[in-house]
Amino acid sequence: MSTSIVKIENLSHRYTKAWAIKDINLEIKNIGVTGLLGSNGAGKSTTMNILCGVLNQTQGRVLIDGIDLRAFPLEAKKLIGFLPQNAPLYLDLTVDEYLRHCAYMRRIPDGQVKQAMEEAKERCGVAHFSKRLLKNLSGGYKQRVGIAQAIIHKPKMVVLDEPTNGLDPNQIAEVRELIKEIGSDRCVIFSSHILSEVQATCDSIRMIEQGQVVFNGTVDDFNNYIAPSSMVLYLNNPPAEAALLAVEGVTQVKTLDKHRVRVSFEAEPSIAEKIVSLSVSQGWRLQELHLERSSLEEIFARLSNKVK
Ligand SMILES: Nc1ncnc2c1ncn2[C@@H]1O[C@H](COP(=O)(O)OP(=O)(O)OP(=O)(O)O)[C@@H](O)[C@H]1O
Repeated sequence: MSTSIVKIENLSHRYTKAWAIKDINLEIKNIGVTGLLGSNGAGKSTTMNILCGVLNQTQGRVLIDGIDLRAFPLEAKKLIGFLPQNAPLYLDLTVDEYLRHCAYMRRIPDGQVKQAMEEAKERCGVAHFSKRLLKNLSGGYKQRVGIAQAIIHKPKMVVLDEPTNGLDPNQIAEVRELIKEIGSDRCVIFSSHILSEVQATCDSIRMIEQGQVVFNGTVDDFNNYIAPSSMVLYLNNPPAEAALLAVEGVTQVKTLDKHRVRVSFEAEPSIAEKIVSLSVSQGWRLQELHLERSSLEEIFARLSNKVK
């Protein structure tokens, strides 16, 4: 069995009296982008700070590629790249000066520093700003440099805490593309409370609420978390509402206009099939059947309420 890139076991943290996170278990086996979702104060930053060895947990264990982060911090941290919520940029340095400093901090051997810098700059699209002072870069490019420092030592796991916070829509789109790109050959974990962002960027989602994991699955699992319970039919020859109400499982029928009708139903996997076959046998002439899925916000709200 291969070792998981990240494994968090029974992780809990208490800052003062209250627990910020409680008994979190989480495992990431494959490369790709994982979104850590949660409302403000849910415990995302606390989890990420512990995951990167910036904060010592009160209880539990973090294993990076099988290495216990607390027991062997130097070995484990070689495998970790981190961009905290406020990027640790020295604004009076140029991009090159800053990345050289990061390479030194990451203990990259002298002979490999130049190549490591070039590769990180190239990958993050900042090579043409090598000599520019960080304070003269736009927010989006500052974030790119922040990501470049996180990957300069080629870590197996990169953690990005709300990397698109404070950027304009174009910059957000560019940084999301970059996150996907760097997730093509390593494990990237990034936090956000923007649902559409996580949906657009991630392969899988973990959601934390009030310090507990309330969801663990793929983006599709997340989108389908609440099974649809209504559909809109477009019928050229719609029947009386009573005929649809008579279908087993249908709980409510609402005529929307001359051709469209909304049908609410109880959890019933074959309901669409029944309506299609009735349409054929009764001559309702069904043109369209659209299952109404819950909005991401509804799913988020349902999961947020799941906390015991
Ligand atoms: N240094 C601290 N001292 C005391 N309590 C803290 C500290 N940092 C965070 N907390 C508390 O721990 C809980 C989790 O906070 P955390 O910052 O991990 O959440 P978050 O999900 O990252 O939120 P946000 O999206 O707002 O950054 C919150 O109740 C917060 O108030």
